[in-house]
Amino acid sequence: MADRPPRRHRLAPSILSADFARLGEEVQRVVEAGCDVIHFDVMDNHYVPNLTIGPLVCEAIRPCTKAPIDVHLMVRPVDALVPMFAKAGADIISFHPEASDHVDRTLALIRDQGCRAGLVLNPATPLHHLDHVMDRLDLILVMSVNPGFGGQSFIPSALDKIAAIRRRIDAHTERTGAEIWLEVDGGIKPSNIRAVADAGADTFVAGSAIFGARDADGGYHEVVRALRAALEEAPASTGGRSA
Ligand SMILES: O=C(CO)[C@@H](O)[C@H](O)COP(=O)(O)O
Repeated sequence: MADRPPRRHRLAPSILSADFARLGEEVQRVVEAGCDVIHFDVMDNHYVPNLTIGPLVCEAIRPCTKAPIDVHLMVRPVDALVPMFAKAGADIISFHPEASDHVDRTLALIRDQGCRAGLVLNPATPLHHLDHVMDRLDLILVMSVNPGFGGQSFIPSALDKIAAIRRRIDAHTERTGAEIWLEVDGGIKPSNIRAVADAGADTFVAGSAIFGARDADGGYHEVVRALRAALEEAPASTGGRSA
């Protein structure tokens, strides 16, 4: 079998930690600093105990960047919001299987609306939710914190889960040729991003680590450089995966 090409790593700042008074500028600044994807957290104070932003804000930031907008729906029910976010300019829409009565239908709806479809697994959500829907997926998002808030600590058991999903994705890609992104969200920073990448992730959501550097020396450029430098380190020589 031919060697796989090196995995492309994408940085996805979560705007939950951005300065909302200057959101358009913040989006432009993180993309200029070298980020790839804008991660857009939608919370409904029902599925998760927090309330954030909706399609109106997505529409407002859409003209600020060409980077894909990756909408993470932490809402229940899900379906009514899908066309609204598609119309507002979302490129990717992900949701939690516990929040949809008909997961297959919701995934199909997202693609029908012209977006890429993702499923999100909470720390305690089992992998069997991926059974029977791999053909419908463009992205799998592994939560390494319980959803609802930025600034939490990475849950180390996420690493084994990421590795198990990486094996499933690779087998699926081998069989079908289809690409599925493996994104990880929660508590990611320069000190643990390499372990997350080694476990098999290709897309890294970071909220407080990136936007928290707003006023630091070097600002967003410096934290992006630190995250990329950590990703490019030589692989760890032991099995120790500190996160
Ligand atoms: O969806 C969520 C939390 O529910 C995340 O996207 C957080 O916003 C990530 O923030 P940090 O853990 O990186 O601060």
